[in-house]
Amino acid sequence: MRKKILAGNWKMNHTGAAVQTVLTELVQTLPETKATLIIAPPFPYLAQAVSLTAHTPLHIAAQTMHWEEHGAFTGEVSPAMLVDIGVTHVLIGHSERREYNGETDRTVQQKVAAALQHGLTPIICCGETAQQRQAGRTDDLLGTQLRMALAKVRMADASRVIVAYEPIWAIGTGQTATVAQAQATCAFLRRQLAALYNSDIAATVPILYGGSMKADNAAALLAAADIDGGLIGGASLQAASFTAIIRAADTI
Ligand SMILES: O=C(CO)COP(=O)(O)O
Repeated sequence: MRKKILAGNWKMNHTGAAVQTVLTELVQTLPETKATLIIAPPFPYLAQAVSLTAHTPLHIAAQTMHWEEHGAFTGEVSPAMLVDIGVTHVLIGHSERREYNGETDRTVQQKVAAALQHGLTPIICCGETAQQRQAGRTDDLLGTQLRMALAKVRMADASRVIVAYEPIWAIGTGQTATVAQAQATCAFLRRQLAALYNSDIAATVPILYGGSMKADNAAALLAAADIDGGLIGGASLQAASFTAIIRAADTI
């Protein structure tokens, strides 16, 4: 069985004092777990988060990055900078970045390649809107998002990525996808990985579900055959709600 991965995306939440409090509490109350644990705080607190979680099972992720090594890109952060401060993972192509910051399948492609080149693990986000799902376009759209994201990733590197399926209509809405919907779409993504590479790689790459995952729905979602973990927004902001999901994952 693939190891479970629980990743908390803090988005634009918490300032320094809260980062300190929540991560300290998380470290102190972390249950014994087989899952891989990741937290993605906002940029200004990444170094603080790396230091607070040193020698613990928690990995620190950035919420985005630029694909270039350095240069005239005001406001951007490069993969080399993230590696330099001890960040190990990076979210790429979150739907909020696509909607508000002009990210496209093309920039996602460049970022995924750059992350791998620098030894960062990309968490490639994909997802559809409610209208796209109603129009029956989900598989078509996600197939394109995944194919574009991986277009520059060679077979030898493909097993180093993490994929996250986040239906846009389920993010921050409390309207979680049903287990059947989430499982069917994650299984579709795995079949796409098999078509793009091979069945061994498809069986290795973790596929996470994200969108209103909470302690009370996590176990059912995480028990599905093709859901290997969660990308968690709101419920990752406090130590107690995140550890409750970790405990739920370990009941499977
Ligand atoms: O977008 C998400 C994580 O990246 C999901 O957010 P919520 O868990 O708050 O719905």
